[in-house]
Amino acid sequence: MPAILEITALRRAYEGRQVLKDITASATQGDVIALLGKNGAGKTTLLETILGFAVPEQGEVRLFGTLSTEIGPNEKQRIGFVPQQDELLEQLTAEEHLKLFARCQPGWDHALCQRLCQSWDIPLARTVSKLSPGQRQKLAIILALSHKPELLILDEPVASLDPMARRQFLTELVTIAADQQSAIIFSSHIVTDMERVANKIWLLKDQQLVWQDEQDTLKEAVVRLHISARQPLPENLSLPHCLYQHMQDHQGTITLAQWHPEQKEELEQALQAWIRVEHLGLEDIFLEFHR
Ligand SMILES: Nc1ncnc2c1ncn2[C@@H]1O[C@H](COP(=O)(O)OP(=O)(O)OP(=O)(O)O)[C@@H](O)[C@H]1O
Repeated sequence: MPAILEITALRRAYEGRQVLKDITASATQGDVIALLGKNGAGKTTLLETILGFAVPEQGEVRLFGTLSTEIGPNEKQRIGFVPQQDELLEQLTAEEHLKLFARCQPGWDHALCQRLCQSWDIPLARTVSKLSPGQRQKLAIILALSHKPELLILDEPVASLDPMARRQFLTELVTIAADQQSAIIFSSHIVTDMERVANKIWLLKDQQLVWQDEQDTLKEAVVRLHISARQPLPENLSLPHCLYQHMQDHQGTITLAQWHPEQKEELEQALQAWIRVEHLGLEDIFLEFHR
């Protein structure tokens, strides 16, 4: 399958302070990628660099095969973007925005736009300056979705949405990715939302993508081991890919980032211990990576 997005050895810095390094990743049709990272990890920087808003210090980003800093109107029409801070024009009404975008985007899906406006109760005649933050966010999402982009990038798209609108929006994302075979990359701090819809996870930490793979694979790989031994356990077990460990007498807890089920028996024998393997939800995995 041809890559919609290819990032190679990307490096970004602000005023000499490195924010992203050695980022190599790609996105293809049907990918719904959740970009996770704590505040200031560089999510917005990565998304904006993908979109060609800045030239990387090193490496490159290609969108549909073209360097992101050189994309023209043809590629731009294939992309939808919801920025963290919307860029709506305060004096225009919601309806004027929709008409403006529909005129500029040949692939505009009037039926989809109308359906979303109705189900999200967008007050079409009201100027943007009089919309609530949630209504503005919904309008920005409708503007980014309605031309059915092949690549949809959303930076914190749901921060102001109520739970119902969030759920509807997430359902819409999954439908778009499946029906239109688009690639979607979105960042959010609502990890439970991401867990529900993302098939891939990009985990940004220490300027790098420390995880970029299927969500299911991540959940199989990251485990918390609860150890009960016959004799006191060593204070420190140097196990590879260990995210956390705490040993006290006969009991221990270890979180590993690259678990293989066959390790259980080996470890039980080595430690003369009984081990319970706990698989974690996405939020716990995120927290374990940041202990
Ligand atoms: N224009 C800028 N000039 C200098 N430093 C910047 C600039 N924009 C961002 N930074 C810094 O780069 C780092 C990454 O910022 P970025 O906004 O990409 O993080 P983020 O993961 O999106 O954060 P959040 O979750 O809070 O939105 C932060 O330390 C931030 O202070």
